[in-house]
Amino acid sequence: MDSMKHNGRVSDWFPEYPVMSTLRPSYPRGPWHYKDMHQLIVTYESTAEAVRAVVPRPLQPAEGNRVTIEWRNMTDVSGFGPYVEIGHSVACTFEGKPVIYVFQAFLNSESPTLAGREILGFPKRHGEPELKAVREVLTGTLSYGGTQVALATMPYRMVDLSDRLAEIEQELQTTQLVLKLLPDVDNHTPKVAQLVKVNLYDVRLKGAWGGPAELFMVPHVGCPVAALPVVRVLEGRQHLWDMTLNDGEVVYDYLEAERR
Ligand SMILES: CC(=O)CC(=O)O
Repeated sequence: MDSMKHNGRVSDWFPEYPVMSTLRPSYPRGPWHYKDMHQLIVTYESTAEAVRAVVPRPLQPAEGNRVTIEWRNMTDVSGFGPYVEIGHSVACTFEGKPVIYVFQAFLNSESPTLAGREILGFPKRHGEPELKAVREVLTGTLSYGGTQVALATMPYRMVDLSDRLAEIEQELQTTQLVLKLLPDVDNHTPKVAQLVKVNLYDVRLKGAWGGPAELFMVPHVGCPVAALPVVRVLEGRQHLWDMTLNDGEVVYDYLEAERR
């Protein structure tokens, strides 16, 4: 084929790695600096059956079927601007060490959704998450096409955890893993199937608060947050923090393991 005759170097056309669409890339290159992220995290116990259904091998669910759903108000992010994101994760172990496996995420902005999916393999989808103080209650909601599917509430900055900032800052850096899955152009063969560790840099926790929390989720086929049902809520937390995202590391390659 004629088009195969050139030396095939993408860098002949693009000085930096190209991102689709090339005329106006859908996201800027990182690193992306996050300032004053306000986070609401609800940790709950789900059922063993529901947890097992979303955790891929070689990950193992940790004791207690612990699941977290978190709202992040990204108030000031270089390259992306402000947006809101929900991450839904299961506490697991990988090679005997504790990790957090993020199995779904919902965002209200295209650019970080595409960057997260294409580069790191974050399972990001479009949704309408919101996080705001409603009177004295920090209120996280998620709607999908206008239908509310999740509601999390906790008292706004009730129990000050300033004396535990160092410990919680460490906790925030627990290894986060995602499953990057991309099909080949034949729409059949897997092209990428990797467990990816998401690297967090320059983590700085500026405030942390605890307190009781409530969580309600509605079954919805398009937005299956209720697929991991709440058996009981364990903890509510609010964090104010900074961090930088840029890259990840492949910790397990399923296609390579198959070839061995
Ligand atoms: C690049 C990303 O993955 C951004 C995010 O986590 O919102």
